[in-house]
Amino acid sequence: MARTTIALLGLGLWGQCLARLFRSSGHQVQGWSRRLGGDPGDCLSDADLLVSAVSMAALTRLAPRLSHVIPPGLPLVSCSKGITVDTLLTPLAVWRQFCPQARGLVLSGPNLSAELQQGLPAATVLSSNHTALAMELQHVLSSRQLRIYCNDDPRGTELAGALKNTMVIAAGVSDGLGLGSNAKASLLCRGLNEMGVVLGALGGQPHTLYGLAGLGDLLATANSPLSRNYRFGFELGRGKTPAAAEACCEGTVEGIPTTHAVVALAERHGFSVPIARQVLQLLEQHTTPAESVASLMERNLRPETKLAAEVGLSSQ
Ligand SMILES: NC(=O)C1=CN([C@@H]2O[C@H](COP(=O)(O)OP(=O)(O)OC[C@H]3O[C@@H](n4cnc5c(N)ncnc54)[C@H](O)[C@@H]3O)[C@@H](O)[C@H]2O)C=CC1
Ligand SMILES: O=C(CO)COP(=O)(O)O
Repeated sequence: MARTTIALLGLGLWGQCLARLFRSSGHQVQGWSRRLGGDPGDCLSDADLLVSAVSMAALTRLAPRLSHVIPPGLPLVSCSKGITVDTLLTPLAVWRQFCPQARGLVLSGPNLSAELQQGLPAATVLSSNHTALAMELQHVLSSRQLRIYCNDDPRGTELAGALKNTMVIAAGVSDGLGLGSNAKASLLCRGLNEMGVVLGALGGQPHTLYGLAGLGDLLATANSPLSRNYRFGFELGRGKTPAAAEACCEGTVEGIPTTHAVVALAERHGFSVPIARQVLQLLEQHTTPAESVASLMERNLRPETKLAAEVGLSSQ
């Protein structure tokens, strides 16, 4: 395997986990984090590859600082999961805005860092329009612990990873309320459908929804207290305020800003996101978890297959 020098931005839970995985595969990692300080551009010297594992809030501050220091053609693997609240952009779109000279890729999938840090195995997706580059890096970065698949739908892959966080908050609320397995399965199924409406409307490929970055990540995080989005939702369901629920989670809860962004996108484009709207109502304390459940249950009845058609799937 080629030994690669990797510049890694962000040394939170995910960044530290990736650093360990890359180092244990024999790669050299040059990390930067806000806590370490210094110039983020310094870690780029001699780097073959840039990996960004910062939160969305950090990304919007960091990308402009690197606009003139990233060399043309440098592969940039974005690992953040979210949508910016003010500009409604996915992480790769932010990178493209400030650093269009980089060749962008997305890494996303069911990758709870706490499990990977215990040495447990997982799979993930490396997605890019630069398909030859993605296939090359698939071989460079895959290991016995992290099996990497490729696809050519970075837009859908990013949207899937961002949108699932809102649904995972909702799943946590359902469990916090003690609504049982039927309710949770119904919620996740309709949530997957809602993710598909947004993903399809914003240019993602429908089948990406059912891959590792969509259904895969939803299954992992909606059923695990290791997920901060799940834990946040669970505490909301138990009756905590959003601030108190967030305080129970170590690190970033990306689903909070992303839910605001999803509802703003829905308003801009006119698509239906009933679950995201209820999560937003909870975040803004305009409703209680029990009232949110009632609102979802009392919506107008409709055929299931109509929604499949909306996301561009054939209703065979
Ligand atoms: N932890 C996990 O299991 C996974 C997380 N992700 C995604 O990776 C991203 C980072 O997640 P975590 O590392 O878990 O979050 P974290 O909260 O543990 O770390 C966030 C990182 O961003 C940095 N940061 C925050 N604000 C900053 C600012 N204003 N300027 C510069 N740096 C700043 C922090 O110092 C830290 O390095 C998120 O988008 C998350 O959705 C993706 C896959 C797995
Ligand atoms: O996306 C993740 C794992 O795939 C991490 O989930 P949380 O951000 O909810 O902890």
